[in-house]
Amino acid sequence: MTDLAARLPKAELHIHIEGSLEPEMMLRLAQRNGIALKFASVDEIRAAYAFTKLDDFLAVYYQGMSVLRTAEDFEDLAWAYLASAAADGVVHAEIFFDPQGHLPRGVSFDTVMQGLTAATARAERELGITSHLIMCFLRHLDEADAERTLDLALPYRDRVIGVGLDSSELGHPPAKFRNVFRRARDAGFRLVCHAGEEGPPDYVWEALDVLGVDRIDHGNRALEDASLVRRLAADGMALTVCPLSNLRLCVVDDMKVHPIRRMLEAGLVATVNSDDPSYFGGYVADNFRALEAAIGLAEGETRALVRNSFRAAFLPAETKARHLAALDAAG
Ligand code: HPA
Ligand SMILES: [Zn+2]
Repeated sequence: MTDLAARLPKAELHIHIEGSLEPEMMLRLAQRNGIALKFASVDEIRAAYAFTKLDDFLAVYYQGMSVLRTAEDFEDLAWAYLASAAADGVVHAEIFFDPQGHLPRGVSFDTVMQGLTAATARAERELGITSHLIMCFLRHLDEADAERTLDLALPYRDRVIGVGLDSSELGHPPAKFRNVFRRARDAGFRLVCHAGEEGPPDYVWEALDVLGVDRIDHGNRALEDASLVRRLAADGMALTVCPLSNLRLCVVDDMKVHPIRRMLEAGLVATVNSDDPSYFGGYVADNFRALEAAIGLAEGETRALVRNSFRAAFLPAETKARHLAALDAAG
């Protein structure tokens, strides 16, 4: 086994930092912060990871993140993710965080930013991995809540490259957030949106035409609409696809029928990402390995997916060119 998936330099573009909280760290931070968790052991935590849909996962995900209180907690969390990512060959990560999962617990925006930026700066110095932060709005909350969160982020514009939309998709279409996304764009943020994970192709159309996003997160259900697929291909619109997440949340029934190859064949700029690696059974190289095992992903396909990760990254053209040259040179 050559483990091409871990060896090739790559970008990861869809990772929720709160979803990288491993059970061991969850217990350690609960103890450090004097927080009572309903789980007493790593095994009990892992036993709760049996999901049949997105909302099952989100309930556990919001419970898990309740242990994150201090800047040090966020730094430890992000450092652990970046160390794993670097070991998987990730040289650039675009990391989501969910401030609305922390603000109601009395954790300030500044606390989150201090912790995350301490880790990203250290990872760049010590591991040579660069990163950007993308703040996501929770779509089960209303637009006014997202507007207040955007206000909090404005002073950190230099440290947050974009905004996204995550949490419970069905019943919360992208258009619900049209005003806050317009204001975010005007403030200079890049825009991304989870769409077509559980939601219908219409939500992907809205993300494109109402929000004007730069990337679609997931996008699996776009394949149900041939004209949407043509539009995504014509625009070179990247999809940040998350195979193990799709399997665990029953977006696909079996990895053997994962649509990643169909996406590539349709000319889509598909990428492979981990989403919530602690909850879904693996980091980015594990996602590539799962595809290799299930659908026999070929070396050329792996390279195309990795190449797409740099094409789709929010990086300057010269930096992308440097990463792509290093990828081509990597055996
Ligand atoms: O996969 C996801 N989908 C929607 N919201 C999320 N929040 C964390 N992970 C996810
Ligand atoms: Zn996600």
